[in-house]
Amino acid sequence: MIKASIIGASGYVGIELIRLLLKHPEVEISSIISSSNKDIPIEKTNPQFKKILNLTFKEFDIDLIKEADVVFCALPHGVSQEYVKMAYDLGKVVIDLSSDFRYKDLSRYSKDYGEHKYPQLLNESSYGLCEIYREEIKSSKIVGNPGCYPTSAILGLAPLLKNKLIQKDSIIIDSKSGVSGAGKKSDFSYSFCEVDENFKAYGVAKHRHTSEIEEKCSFLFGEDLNLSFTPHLLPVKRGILSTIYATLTKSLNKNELIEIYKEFYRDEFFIRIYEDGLPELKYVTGTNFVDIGLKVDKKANRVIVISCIDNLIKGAAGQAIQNMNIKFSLNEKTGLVTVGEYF
Ligand SMILES: NC(=O)C1=CN([C@@H]2O[C@H](COP(=O)(O)OP(=O)(O)OC[C@H]3O[C@@H](n4cnc5c(N)ncnc54)[C@H](OP(=O)(O)O)[C@@H]3O)[C@@H](O)[C@H]2O)C=CC1
Ligand SMILES: CC(=O)N[C@@H](CCC(=O)OP(=O)(O)O)C(=O)O
Repeated sequence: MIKASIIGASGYVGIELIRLLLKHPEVEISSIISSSNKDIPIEKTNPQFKKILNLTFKEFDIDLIKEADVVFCALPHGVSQEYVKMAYDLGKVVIDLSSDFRYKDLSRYSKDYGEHKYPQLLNESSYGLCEIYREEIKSSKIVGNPGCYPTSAILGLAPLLKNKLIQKDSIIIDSKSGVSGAGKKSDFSYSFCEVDENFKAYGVAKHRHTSEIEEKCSFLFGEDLNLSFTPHLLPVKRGILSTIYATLTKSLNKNELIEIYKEFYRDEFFIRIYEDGLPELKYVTGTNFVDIGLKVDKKANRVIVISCIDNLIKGAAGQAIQNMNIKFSLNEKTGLVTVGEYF
C-alpha cells in the first residue's frame, strides 16, 4: 500500500483528498496534519467520517513525513514552500496544491505572489495538468498541481493552441466558480448573504491565474501570448464553468472542431467532448471529469468553448490523486471514477 500524508488536511481540499483517498484501493492514509485541530479525531470536526475513518489530526512532525510515500500539501501559497522543501529533501513524492510550484518562469510567479524561497526547486517541479504534462510528471520530484480556473481554461483551449487554429492574443476566458474555490478561510465577501442570489465578477484584469494560464497557453502555442481572464462568483458550492472565446485562423465548423478535439484527447478518460448539447455544472460536480462543448459563431469567425469541472476534484484533489497514480505507475483512473450528481 502507498502511505499518504496530507498537510493542510482540515481545509476544503484536504478533506476532499481524504474523502477520495478512502476509496483508493492502493492507498493508506498515514497521517492528516492540521495545526488548528491537533489531537482532534476527524469524526469530531467532520462527523461525515464517523464509523468510516478512525484518524486524528496531528501537528506537523517530520517523522510523519518520513513514514509516508507521498505527501500532499494542501496549504495556502507561500506557506507551502517550506513543507514541500522538507518532503523533497526526504526524497518523497510531493504533490503541492498551492500555486508555489506551478510556474517555470520565476518572474511570472513573483509578479503575482512575491518572492519564492526556493526558486531552484521550480526546475525540479512539473505542472500537474495530467493530460498535457504526463511525461514531465513521471520524471519530476515535485508536482505543482494546477489551479482550478487554469485547469478548465487550458484543457478547453489546448487542441486549438497546439494546432494553431486561433489567432494569438484573441483569447477571452470568462469563468464562473462555486464558492468553495475560495477555501474555508475566506472573508466577508464570500459569506452567505453576500453570495446567495447574487452573481459578480472579481479580480477583473488582474487575477493571479491569468499569468498561470498565459504561461501554459504560450507553451502550447509555441510563442508568448496574452489573454483576458475574468472570474465570477456563482452562488453554488462547487463547480467551474468557463466560456472561452477566440478568433479562428481558418474557417472550421462545429463538427470539424469536435473531430479535432476528439482526436487530441482520444486516449484521455477524464475528458468528455460533447457532440450534442453543452456541458453543465451538474454533469461534472462530484467527478474528476472535464466536460467540453464547442460552438462556432460564423458571423464573428469565433470559436466558443464551454469547459466544466468540479473545482475541488479535477480542479484540486482529484487531479492531485491522478498525479499520484501517474507517479506510482498505477492506472490513472484508480480511485477516481464516479458518476456526478443528477439534479
Ligand atoms: N478550494 C479550491 O477549489 C482550490 C484550492 N486550491 C489550493 O489548495 C490549497 C488549499 O486550499 P483550500 O483547501 O481551499 O483552503 P482552506 O482555507 O480551506 O484550507 C487551507 C488549510 O491550510 C492550513 N493552513 C496552514 N497554515 C495556514 C495559514 N498560514 N493560513 C491559512 N491556512 C493555513 C489550514 O489548516 P490548519 O490551520 O488547521 O493547519 C487550512 O485548513 C490552497 O493553496 C488553494 O489555493 C487549488 C485548487 C482549487
Ligand atoms: C472562487 C475563488 O475565490 N477561487 C479562487 C481560486 C481557487 C484556486 O484554484 O486557487 P489557487 O490558485 O489558489 O490554487 C480565487 O479566485 O482566488
